[in-house]
Amino acid sequence: MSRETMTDAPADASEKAGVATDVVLETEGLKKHFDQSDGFLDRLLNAGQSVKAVDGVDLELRAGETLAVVGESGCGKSTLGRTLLNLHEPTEGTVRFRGEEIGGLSDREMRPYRSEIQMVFQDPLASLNPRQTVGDIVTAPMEVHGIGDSDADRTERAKELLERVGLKPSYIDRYPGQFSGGQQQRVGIARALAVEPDVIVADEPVSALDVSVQAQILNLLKNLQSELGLSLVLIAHDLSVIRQVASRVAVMYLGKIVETAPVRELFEEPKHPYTKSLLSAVPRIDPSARTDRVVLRGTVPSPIDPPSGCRFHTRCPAVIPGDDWSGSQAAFRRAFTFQTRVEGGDVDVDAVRRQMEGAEGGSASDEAVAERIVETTLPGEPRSLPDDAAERIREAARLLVDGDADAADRTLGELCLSPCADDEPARVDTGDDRWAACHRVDPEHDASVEPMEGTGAGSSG
Ligand SMILES: Nc1ncnc2c1ncn2[C@@H]1O[C@H](COP(=O)(O)OP(=O)(O)OP(=O)(O)O)[C@@H](O)[C@H]1O
Repeated sequence: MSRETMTDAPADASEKAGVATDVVLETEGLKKHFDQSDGFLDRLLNAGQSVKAVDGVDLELRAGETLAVVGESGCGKSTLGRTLLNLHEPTEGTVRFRGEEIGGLSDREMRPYRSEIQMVFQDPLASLNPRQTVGDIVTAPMEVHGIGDSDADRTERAKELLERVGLKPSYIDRYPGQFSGGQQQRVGIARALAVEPDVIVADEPVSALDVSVQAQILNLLKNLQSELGLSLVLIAHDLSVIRQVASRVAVMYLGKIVETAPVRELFEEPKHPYTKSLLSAVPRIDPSARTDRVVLRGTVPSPIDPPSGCRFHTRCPAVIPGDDWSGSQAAFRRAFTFQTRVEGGDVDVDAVRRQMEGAEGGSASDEAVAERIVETTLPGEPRSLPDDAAERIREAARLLVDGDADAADRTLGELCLSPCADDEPARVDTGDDRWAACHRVDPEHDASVEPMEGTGAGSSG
């Protein structure tokens, strides 16, 4: 981006970028795994134990667009953002900036690209040096990248930038600690703009700020993006944050992108059950519009050993029952959750017993504890399971109480089989410029799938 573009920028980025189809930044099969081991012995013992934070991401950022990357905490969004800037070296796959491979370049080799791609961080204060004045903070990157003819010129540019981000030029001699959180984030944005980048990756830029200030910073980013023709990656866990700002959205779950769509289409008609779950947590102006609330249970599983098949299947409200299941989809979901917890050794019999004895006094019989395990481990409203499934689940609970977790596991055996656990879903086009990776949207599976009860995650998702 030239200095001229900053001053004479068109009102709308799309004017500059034309129909925004030029790809500025692109990843293919991008992986970032963190090795868990410290030394040789660790590596030997923990062979294959790595945190698969980003695990095969194909993504493109188009000129002049704001691409939001959303997902729960721990899905790998920040790691993806940092790998885009080569702050993390990719484990596998490519990152290309305007067609040139930048993944894995050395610091020296990255230098020309650092002025093209900048990052705005979540915690503005932590990312600003408290001992530097705002002037120093904003002019330092200009010096590194040879921007400006003299100190005086750089100071002048810094003042212009402060004004552009909504701060008074006279603040140039102040220190970060003298500002509010919102103002600090404005300084962080001014610093990112100082080298006149083409791309900004903003990692949760408002999540550390008061709600009242969040909209102001988002508006600032939106205006800057459009005035300067920036391409923006906006990382957020809160979907309400991105609605007014993003052009497109990529939904991330456990290291993978599960759905992408233009922002309006995504909000109006999400296809992936994970997207539906995230969206149903977003407050709406008209509460009556919320007809399909989906409660997302539990937390994101460990990226060290992600679930097989579709990674979301262990929590997916729309998980597809195998052909042998004779009950309802909802009953299958409950039984499958029970089986997954037993398999994963996640049922804490002692805790259940302690809780019963604490609440009810005296000692709880094994039979009562087993019953309580069934009650508490099968989530949701009690709904009838097929008789054979109910009996196997009760038997497994009794075995758990007897301390024989392996037998409990064997008893459940192949009670709950699902294509979602067996096969990784392929990307399926779900409309213009959008796709989702879910067996529910795959016509091959869709025809035979019983719609979900009351969650809106039926045949369309
Ligand atoms: N340097 C690291 N070493 C080991 N594991 C890491 C490292 N950085 C991130 N992780 C792990 O990678 C996974 C993804 O983390 P990441 O921070 O990218 O997720 P996120 O979606 O941005 O979540 P959050 O919003 O909480 O930061 C997590 O399990 C995290 O613990």
